[in-house]
Amino acid sequence: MHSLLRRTSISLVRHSHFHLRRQFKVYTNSRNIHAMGSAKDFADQSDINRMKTEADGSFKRADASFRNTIQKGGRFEPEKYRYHLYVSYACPWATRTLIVRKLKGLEEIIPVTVVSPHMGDSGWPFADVDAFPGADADPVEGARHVKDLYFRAQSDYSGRFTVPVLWDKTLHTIVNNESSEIIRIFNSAFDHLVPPEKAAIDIYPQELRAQIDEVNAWVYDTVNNGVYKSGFARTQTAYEAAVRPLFASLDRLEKMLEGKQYLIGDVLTEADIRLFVTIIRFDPVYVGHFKCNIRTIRGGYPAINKWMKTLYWTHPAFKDTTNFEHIKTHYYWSHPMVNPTRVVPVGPIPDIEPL
Ligand SMILES: N[C@@H](CCC(=O)N[C@@H](CS)C(=O)NCC(=O)O)C(=O)O
Repeated sequence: MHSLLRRTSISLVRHSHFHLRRQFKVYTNSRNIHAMGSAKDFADQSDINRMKTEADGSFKRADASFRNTIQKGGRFEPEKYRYHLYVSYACPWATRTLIVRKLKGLEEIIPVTVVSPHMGDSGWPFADVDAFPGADADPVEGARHVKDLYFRAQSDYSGRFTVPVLWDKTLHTIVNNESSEIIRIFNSAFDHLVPPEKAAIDIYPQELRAQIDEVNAWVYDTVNNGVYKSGFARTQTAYEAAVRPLFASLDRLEKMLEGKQYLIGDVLTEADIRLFVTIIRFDPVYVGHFKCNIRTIRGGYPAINKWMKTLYWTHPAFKDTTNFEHIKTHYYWSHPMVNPTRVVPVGPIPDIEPL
């Protein structure tokens, strides 16, 4: 049944869910989703708790699979309403794309759909499967989980079912699922379709590119991904090999931000955006859940804290795309290998301090 299913359309995928529901007893309520067995399941691909670590217990992030761009004359033309963005508010990588979408005035041109933060054994569910406040049903393809989109795009897809997903409604496929590339697409591909003041915003200016690339490289490895490497480590050695460089990089960032409003030059660049999405989650989640507790941001890094608070409280693109309810619920609920009780801590109070 499954090889047929994987070769056919999303309607069959939906039908098969229905089928599985009757045949194998699928329990669904707003907080808990459990499929009790299936003929062939994709849980090795969709269930983060079944994800394998390396032989030494360290976590290695797999590369994204769909890496197309949007450009005039290409397969994916920059057109109004042709593209759709799927995100989780919980996910730092997806939130990068939400921030840039808002900064560049693309909200009308590229609508967005938000998944539920409860990433379970079938991966990210939409609101018709798990009606969490702020989550949406999929209005485009009628997918019930993000994995349905991946199989719609490529019936033999064998990677992970990650967000963000930039979807093409014309060709019914994924344009790109790598946030660092999606934000560069958003930075320039639609400039002829937005007001001039939005087109003028450039988060990757030519003259700062070398510096931005240099900072992005170590911030990605030790900070953005460093928190995951700490939290998903299965051995003491692998954990310490991640958490110590993470805090060495925070010390370095603290020095870079002393007396400065932005990381590079005196303008907002993608380096700020890429760092912000990790720092805003740090005290509420990474300190506790991922054991990144050598220091907190609010207690140990005054310059980083001020930079974060200024971005959050003065730029709607940062505040309006931050949802602490989704962030905290997602991490503490979705990784029972890290937090088996799924209890979500109450603090810190407040999630972010006033300016
Ligand atoms: N390289 C990707 C990473 C995206 C990613 O790992 N997203 C996570 C959520 S924060 C996800 O969807 N994980 C689901 C899974 O691995 O099953 C990007 O930056 O876009």
